[in-house]
Amino acid sequence: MDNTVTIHRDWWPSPAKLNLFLHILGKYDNGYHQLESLFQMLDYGDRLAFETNETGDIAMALPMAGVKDEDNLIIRAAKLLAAHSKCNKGAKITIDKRLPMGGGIGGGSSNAATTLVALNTLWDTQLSVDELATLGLQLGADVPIFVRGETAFAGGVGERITSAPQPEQWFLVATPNVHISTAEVFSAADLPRNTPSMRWENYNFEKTRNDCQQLVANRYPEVAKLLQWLVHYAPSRMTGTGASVFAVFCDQASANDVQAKLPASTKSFVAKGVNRSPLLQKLEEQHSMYATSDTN
Ligand SMILES: C[C@](O)(CO)[C@H](O)COP(=O)(O)OP(=O)(O)OC[C@H]1O[C@@H](n2ccc(N)nc2=O)[C@H](O)[C@@H]1O
Ligand SMILES: Nc1ncnc2c1ncn2[C@@H]1O[C@H](COP(=O)(O)OP(=O)(O)OP(=O)(O)O)[C@@H](O)[C@H]1O
Repeated sequence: MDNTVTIHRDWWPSPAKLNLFLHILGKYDNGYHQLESLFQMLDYGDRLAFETNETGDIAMALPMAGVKDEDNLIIRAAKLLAAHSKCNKGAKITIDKRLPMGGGIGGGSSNAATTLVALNTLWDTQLSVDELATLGLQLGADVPIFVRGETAFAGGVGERITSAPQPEQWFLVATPNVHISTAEVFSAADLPRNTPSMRWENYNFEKTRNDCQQLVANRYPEVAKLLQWLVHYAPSRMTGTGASVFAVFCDQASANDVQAKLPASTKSFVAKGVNRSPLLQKLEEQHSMYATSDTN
């Protein structure tokens, strides 16, 4: 057996997203919902590092608190890529987890996408972005958007993606201390499911909403309280199915000022909205590195 281990010392970013709006248009026969949403990529998130091997072993370097390896979207993504591309290589994966779990900011989906994109490079499996996005959809509705890495409008269950660059804005993202299950929100009888389809070009924050917000605010007073507080300072909304909420600012200093006023017990971060995710930027750096070494 080949016991070669290759340590890649660099970190691969696994950024967060916000749903600047989230409209529910209906429900498909398979139980999933037809959505329209503007996914804003952020310059803040988790980081992953990969130590590849020739034995085929795939595992976390340290188990992630509260998530068994076999359920971890990182491990599931690595195994899916290995199986799909008939690759015999493995990886020991380290995560620097900064995003709250179940926060509506895409933590697990983004981790899965970063794993697919990074290992596709490190294992040299050479799948196209389209193939990686299709594979990712098996792991979660939000994985394709993170694979593509652009701020974008999404339709369908989230997989019909159109790049939609937005003006640069800053966001204060705050997460109340409650865990909200996405499946629970989508199975609620009183969830609105009849928002008309919208033309992307007509997007305007004030004229859109998050169709899950009212229901979540009713069930989780902590979310309602935080939104009521934030909205005094800036336009604010819930992201995904919660629990995180965000406020929009023109500059970093204004976002920092409001963050400083939050109770110390409320988890929060300030991030810049970006049109190309840090993962995409990392991938471009890698490719230009290979291109440079090819010509040397
Ligand atoms: C609502 C969003 O947070 C918006 O970003 C996402 O689309 C949810 O994406 P996700 O967490 O990756 O979702 P998945 O893991 O695929 O699905 C979790 C659960 O949410 C429900 N679900 C999710 C996405 C969708 N378009 N319709 C749904 O009904 C399904 O009941 C599913 O069992
Ligand atoms: N690598 C991972 N990171 C975070 N959660 C994971 C991971 N793998 C599996 N999970 C599971 O997924 C659940 C949802 O976590 P996640 O952080 O993805 O939610 P989210 O931010 O609400 O995502 P989304 O916005 O896509 O709905 C967690 O409670 C956890 O059990």
